[in-house]
Amino acid sequence: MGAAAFDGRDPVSSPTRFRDAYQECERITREQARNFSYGIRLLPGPKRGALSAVYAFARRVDDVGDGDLPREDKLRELKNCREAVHQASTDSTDPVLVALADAANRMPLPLEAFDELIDGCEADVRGTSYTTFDELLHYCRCVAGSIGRLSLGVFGTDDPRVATARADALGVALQLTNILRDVREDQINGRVYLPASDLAHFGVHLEPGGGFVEDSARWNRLMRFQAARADRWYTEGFRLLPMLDRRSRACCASMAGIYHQLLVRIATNPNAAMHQRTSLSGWRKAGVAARSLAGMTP
Ligand SMILES: CC(C)=CCC/C(C)=C/CC/C(C)=C/COP(=O)(O)OP(=O)(O)O
Repeated sequence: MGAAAFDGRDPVSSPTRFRDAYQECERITREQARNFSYGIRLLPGPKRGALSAVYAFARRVDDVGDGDLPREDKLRELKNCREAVHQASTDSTDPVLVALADAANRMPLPLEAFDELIDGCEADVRGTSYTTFDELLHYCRCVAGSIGRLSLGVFGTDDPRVATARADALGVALQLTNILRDVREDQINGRVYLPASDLAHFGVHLEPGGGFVEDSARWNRLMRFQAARADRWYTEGFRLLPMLDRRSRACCASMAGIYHQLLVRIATNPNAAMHQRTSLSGWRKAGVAARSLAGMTP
């Protein structure tokens, strides 16, 4: 399949099978990527299709980890996902794999990064907890740095060594934000991601499956510390933006900008994170996307 055969904007020159496969990935992204779809839709057709394929496969892996299956079944499903991506081919009957394989034929997608995503999901299924920030960092690089590096394969860069490190850092920033946003929901589901050493340092007891943290002064100090640390990862990750072409920069700035606003909200009112999931309105997310398209940095 030559590079000119598919153009996401041009149904006439795109073989129907490929067009349908990308359309399915874009549908999944539209329906499920509550925050990232605002950025992904700013990309031109072929890149939008490719990043949607990355999103759709990552969503599938994540859904196995977060789903209701018994532990052994989840591990088996994750193994299947691993094999599926290793064998991804445009001859597949699975539209997400067709789109992923086609995108990888056209762009330097490091598909092996999905192995790291799956490693991270397996750690979740096994109930791994983290004693130090370095351990948590390794997890964040697996589940989100990997997506940053895959996204960079879609965006393109002239300096892969520097850009890869920055894309990885941006993924870490987003994942740290995600952990702070979902702290209560994860706790209810028996998962505590915050490093035990930080919890001990701030005198906070966060038991898997346990109740609300009562001492809001200590909680607030812990959360502000975590938010400041995440913010430093954004500072490093945002250095990727000037390395990207205009539309990729807008996409990346929008994806990261929306999550950065979540972080600002969490840091402003850490107590709320114990009671409800912090979110932004559709208008606010669209505003971040519009500013990103206009070339403004988050
Ligand atoms: C270079 C670059 C683009 C870096 C960023 C990489 C990236 C998008 C990482 C995703 C990490 C993350 C918090 C996923 C949650 O997805 P979700 O669909 O569960 O999110 P939601 O719960 O907010 O909807």
